[in-house]
Amino acid sequence: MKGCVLGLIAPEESKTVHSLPQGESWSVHKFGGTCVGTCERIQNVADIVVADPSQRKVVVVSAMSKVTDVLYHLVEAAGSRKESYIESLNLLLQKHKETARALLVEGADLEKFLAKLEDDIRNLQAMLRAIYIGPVSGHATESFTDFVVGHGELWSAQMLCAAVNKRGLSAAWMDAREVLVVTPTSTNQVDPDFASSETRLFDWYARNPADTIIVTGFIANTPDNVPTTLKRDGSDFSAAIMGSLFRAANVTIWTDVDGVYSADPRKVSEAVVLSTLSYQEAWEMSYFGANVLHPRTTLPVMKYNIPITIRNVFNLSASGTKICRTTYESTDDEFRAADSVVKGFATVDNLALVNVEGTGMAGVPGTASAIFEAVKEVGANVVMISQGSSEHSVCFAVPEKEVKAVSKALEKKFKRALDAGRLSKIEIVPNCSILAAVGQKMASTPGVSATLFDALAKANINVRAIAQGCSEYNITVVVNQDNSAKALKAAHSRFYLSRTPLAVGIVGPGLIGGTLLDQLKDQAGPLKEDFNIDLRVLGVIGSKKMALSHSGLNLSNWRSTLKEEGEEADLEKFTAHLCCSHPIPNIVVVDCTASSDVPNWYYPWMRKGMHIVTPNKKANSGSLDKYLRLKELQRKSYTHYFYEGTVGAGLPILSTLQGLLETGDKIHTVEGIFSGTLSYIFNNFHGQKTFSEIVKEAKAAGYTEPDPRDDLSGMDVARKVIILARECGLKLELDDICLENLVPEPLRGCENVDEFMDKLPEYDQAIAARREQAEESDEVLCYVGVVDVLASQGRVELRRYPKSHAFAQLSGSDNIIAFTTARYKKQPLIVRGPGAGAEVTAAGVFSDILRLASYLGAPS
Ligand SMILES: NC(=O)C1=CN([C@@H]2O[C@H](COP(=O)(O)OP(=O)(O)OC[C@H]3O[C@@H](n4cnc5c(N)ncnc54)[C@H](OP(=O)(O)O)[C@@H]3O)[C@@H](O)[C@H]2O)C=CC1
Ligand SMILES: N[C@@H](CC=O)C(=O)O
Ligand code: NA
Repeated sequence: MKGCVLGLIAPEESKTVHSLPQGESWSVHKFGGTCVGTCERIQNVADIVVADPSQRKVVVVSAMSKVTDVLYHLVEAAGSRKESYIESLNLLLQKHKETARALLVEGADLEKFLAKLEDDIRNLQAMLRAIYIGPVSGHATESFTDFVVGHGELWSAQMLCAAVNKRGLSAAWMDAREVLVVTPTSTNQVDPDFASSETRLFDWYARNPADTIIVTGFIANTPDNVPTTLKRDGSDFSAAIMGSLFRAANVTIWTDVDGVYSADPRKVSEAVVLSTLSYQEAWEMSYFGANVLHPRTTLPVMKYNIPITIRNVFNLSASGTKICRTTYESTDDEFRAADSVVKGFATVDNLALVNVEGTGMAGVPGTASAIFEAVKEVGANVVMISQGSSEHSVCFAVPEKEVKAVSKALEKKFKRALDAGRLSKIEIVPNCSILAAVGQKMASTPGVSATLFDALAKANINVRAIAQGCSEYNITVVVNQDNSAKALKAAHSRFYLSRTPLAVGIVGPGLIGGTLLDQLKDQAGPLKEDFNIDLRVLGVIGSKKMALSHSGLNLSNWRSTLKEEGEEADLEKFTAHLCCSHPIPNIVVVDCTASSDVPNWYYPWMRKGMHIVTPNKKANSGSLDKYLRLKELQRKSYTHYFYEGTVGAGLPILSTLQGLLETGDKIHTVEGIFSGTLSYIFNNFHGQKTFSEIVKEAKAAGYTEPDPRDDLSGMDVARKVIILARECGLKLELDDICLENLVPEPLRGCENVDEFMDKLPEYDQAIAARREQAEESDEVLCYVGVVDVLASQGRVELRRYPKSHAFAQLSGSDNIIAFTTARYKKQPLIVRGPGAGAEVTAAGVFSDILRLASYLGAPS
């Protein structure tokens, strides 16, 4: 600093060299306060400066972290006659002394800096003392404050300059007040005076012709040479102005993050660093709180198309985010395609919507102006506006804390219109958030808003209001604040990562549920990597215990976690956990029980927007009334309900039937062998083994229901017949199905499965006799189910078929299902294959989960 006249820092007398060196261009770097917060960090910065291969460099530096705040504070303290300013000044002296000594160790540069530092501190002390004892407290003028607070940059620039010189790179430091001329505006901002600044820069350079220049950020002079600052984000602005004055090839803003993220990484863990942003996109993102430059910071460099790169000083391997002229005009298709349509998503919380409605508004010029005049009068900031072209309502968002005043002002202003009924209401919708999608390429890409709204709808999020300007850089939707995090996550995952996260809750980790969990464990990685589906099991609940996790259970040891660390099973707590304890937008509950009680939970789950997948037949084969209510609720709640596993296990029976119906075919009959257990039994009942022995085998193979009497009674087949019949539109109850019960009468009341299995051999003879009778006619026994759609009937019976019949050709647990339809009349459509067993059933359930993921937007 040349001369320490309070408030006046005059440039040196003008000399006559008036340009910068031509040829090699300059690169500009800016390091913020945290980057130079300690001696080690200043060393690191010096290393980065030296390592930059550019021939000429300008390095703009902020004050060491917190120093500017302390300087503001001590001016305020002195002005309020608090002696603490002396202590604060002393601490600053010590901090900079210690840093300089650690940085420079010894030598002339160190001595020179320390002498200058002590001189500055003495000067400041004298000036602050004058304020302290002044006749009027709070006496410090704005220019005095600006003069004092600029010292942080003066000291850090000198220290960095000495550190760079120490590394053998010759550098000069610049007090930006000698060069930068800015004019304060009425809105507490400043406008750079580029012409005067350029003249002063040429003069300065004539006196300091260095290839590396360390410049103080944040501070400048007014045209009258009064010290001032560049206000908020001042050092970034300094760097951009320097970039423009030096006609730099690039400006790098060094900070402590890897770049600009596609969403706040604290809210969206999968957020990615964007490699490029256009200047306009950067403006939009910065408004929504992303860690981007303030819009005015980009203006000086935009003029010369100078790119700004945001990089992490602590992670040099990250290449950062480059903010530059739009790439979308590029003719290179690949380059255009590589850029994401939506660059980023952000939410702004704590807003309220104001809705002014009434028939008297339509076609009346000045209504909108009167509304916003009232809002302006109470100093509220309008965050978004939306008005339908019918002009019957104007809706806008303001910060929640300002809405009361806005509503009062509007009611006052429009009292007459309200009394006369020209306005019907001024409605306040509290607890709102804005979700904004930002991306310049949205303008030329059809379907962006459709995809955004689809993602929100699939996450069961209601949109309250919408705004999109015709520049299309930004689509803004207003949602309930409780859905803010979920909306951000849903939108981000749909567009950005194309990764569909799905929170999974498993009810009933028995044979099927347990096998499913094991399959999920093996497949979760490939699904994530290859198909972008991120399945996280956040809860497993059995009849006694449950295990919950916020981020996903470790599926390698879920059994021991449940056994050793599981808490008492509580479906209410399980539901609350799945629904609300994480930000994953889509939730599926997989009911792998055989329980009739668990399906009662399907209603509250659907109401909460949770999807359901199940192999449990109880819900769809229970009372018709409950079934119809469930189906209606499912449609109304926009949830998905998949139950392919309920008929034919993993075989595509229901999806085939649905496909036939949806394409307009008319079903005549669906008949076949629907029981894996009964199929296995009769496929192996040739006389060598007894009936009870084969039942035992079927149970051990995992084909039977938890209670094999459900199979032998024909009830399991009857349930499947009912499920298929209802799918075909028949309004049948389970009682409408006649069935032949193969459970010997005396065993129907056995207390438990073990007792039943123990006593079953006593009845082997009776069924063996039936088999022998069939055998005598060269026939076999088959337990079949029939849905006769034309007759509106369902039947379940043990029939005899010739050995040549297709039903007599089965093996293992095969099911065979024949669809006779208007189109498949001569030859039925047949689906055949294993219709029971843990692996195939779990795989069928798994495939329903993936179908859900695909409906929710996962790539198919
Ligand atoms: N086996 C197969 O081939 C096929 C089976 N299915 C269906 O799959 C379902 C599961 O069969 P499977 O795995 O063999 O049966 P399991 O008996 O092996 O497993 C049932 C599970 O449900 C749990 N459970 C029972 N009641 C409740 C409750 N109220 N709340 C929470 N959990 C409960 C049990 O917990 P706990 O152990 O703690 O009591 C157990 O973990 C059945 O609906 C069946 O019809 C469908 C197609 C084929
Ligand atoms: N127990 C059932 C299993 C499938 O639903 C059967 O045997 O088919
Ligand atoms: Na199936």
